[in-house]
Amino acid sequence: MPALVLVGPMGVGKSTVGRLLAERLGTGFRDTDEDIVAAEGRSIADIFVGEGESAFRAIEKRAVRDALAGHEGVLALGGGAVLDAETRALLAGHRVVYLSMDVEEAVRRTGLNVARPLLSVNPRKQWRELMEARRHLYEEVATAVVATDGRTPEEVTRAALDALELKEA
Ligand SMILES: Nc1ncnc2c1ncn2[C@@H]1O[C@H](COP(=O)(O)OP(=O)(O)OP(=O)(O)O)[C@@H](O)[C@H]1O
Ligand SMILES: O=C(O)C1=C[C@@H](O)[C@@H](O)[C@H](O)C1
Ligand SMILES: [Mg+2]
Repeated sequence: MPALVLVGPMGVGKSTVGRLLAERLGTGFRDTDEDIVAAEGRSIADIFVGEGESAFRAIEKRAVRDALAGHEGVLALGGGAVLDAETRALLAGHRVVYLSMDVEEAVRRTGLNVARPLLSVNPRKQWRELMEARRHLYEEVATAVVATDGRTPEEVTRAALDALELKEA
């Protein structure tokens, strides 16, 4: 089972902080978005455009299940993975860190990035709607919440280790 699982919205820093956490803990890092791209041989944006969001969610659900069962290190989930009730149930019993940020920070980090299909038009409004729908789901699965606003990736990493009372390797 993973040492810890990172959840949170697009661009909050799951991949960046996840890699740092893995280094500090002396373990590996895995990201379900990357697993999906590798397994499908195309980008997430291509899957969304070609087959739609629900097809992507079905692929994602299997990717998360496999990673929770097979990965021992730090695991980052895609930003929408918590939308699935079975995925949320699978997360019970894991150490789950919700990385959070406010809307202005979110737009700064993700607003202009066309590789994030859910935020490609009017990012501020789309961000608010996404967070209204998801905030409670992130909170539901989390065993710790770490705010990332105004913190460097190193500071977020330290805060996550402290919140979980984990020691560096
Ligand atoms: N604490 C931070 N402060 C400032 N910028 C950050 C911080 N953490 C990450 N970033 C930057 O924000 C962007 C998004 O980070 P990252 O790709 O790690 O997010 P993510 O949560 O993995 O996103 P996604 O869900 O799309 O995979 C990157 O450009 C990264 O360098
Ligand atoms: O928040 C979301 O719904 C998503 C987040 C990304 O990690 C990717 O999984 C994909 O772009 C969808
Ligand atoms: Mg990422």
